[in-house]
Amino acid sequence: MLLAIDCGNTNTVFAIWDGTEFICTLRTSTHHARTADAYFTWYSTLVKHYGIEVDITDVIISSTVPRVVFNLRVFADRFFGCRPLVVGKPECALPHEPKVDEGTIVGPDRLVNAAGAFDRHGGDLIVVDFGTATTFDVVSKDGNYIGGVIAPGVNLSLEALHMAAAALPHVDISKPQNVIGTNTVACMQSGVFWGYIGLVKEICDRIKAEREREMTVIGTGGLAPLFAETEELFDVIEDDLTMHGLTVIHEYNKALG
Ligand SMILES: Nc1ncnc2c1ncn2[C@@H]1O[C@H](COP(=O)(O)OP(=O)(O)O)[C@@H](O)[C@H]1O
Ligand SMILES: CC(C)(COP(=O)(O)O)[C@@H](O)C(=O)NCCC(=O)O
Ligand SMILES: [K+]
Repeated sequence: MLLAIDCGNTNTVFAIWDGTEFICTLRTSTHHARTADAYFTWYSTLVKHYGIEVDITDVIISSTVPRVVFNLRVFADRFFGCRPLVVGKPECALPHEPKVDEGTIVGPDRLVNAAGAFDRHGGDLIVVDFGTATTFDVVSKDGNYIGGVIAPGVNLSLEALHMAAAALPHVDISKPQNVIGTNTVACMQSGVFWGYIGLVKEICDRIKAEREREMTVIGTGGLAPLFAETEELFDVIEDDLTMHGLTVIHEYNKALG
């Protein structure tokens, strides 16, 4: 079985792939100081709690936080006796090489999204991923990641208002009924919610215009459904896209031998 690990700037997700489906998905917050032993304590407690039979033989890691990779490598080696594949490292081949400016280190999560999305949908794609940052990953007809857009994440935007302005409270995102807020919280939610609807629409339209073609827009990350409720921003929403991409890259490397 494959243990796929997607480590974002906010959350780290472990998913166990039995070759056909994900039998278990576990989520914890990302901390660079978490040790291999601490990962295992958390992981084994939950696996036991769910009562699943697990036999991990392979581990693949995508991490937007370079400092956590060391402890995750030790975790894989110590508890599963395997050398993990780490996306973005030379030993991890990609089905399609990114076509970006020389010296650019593309976030591994974006390369993984591109691989997962191309496997499912073929080319000419825009993947919109709502994480700590909101990223737009553009995938060419041939499957190459060719660039994209990085915008401040939804929660980050709300948090920035709270941090910078003494009178603005901590607010969670939700869809406001109206655009005109009649209290502080509603005003903040309106700014971020409707601002984001506009941001996603405008960026996707401009990407399509720049590429001079129609493209399939895929929404992923926990907040994609919230934004899709109101407007048809996405052709499809797939919450397991990053995990699927990890299985695709793992398979590709296995086939290479
Ligand atoms: N379903 C959801 N509803 C509300 N907030 C969410 C949901 N999923 C994720 N978030 C929030 O979105 C932000 C990014 O989460 P996540 O996708 O885990 O980011 P990353 O991959 O960068 O770690 C976090 O602040 C998280 O709390
Ligand atoms: C843009 C990101 C911060 C998004 O990370 P996330 O929101 O998933 O934690 C990450 O992909 C990253 O650090 N990228 C490096 C720069 C680049 O992709 O061009
Ligand atoms: K992400």
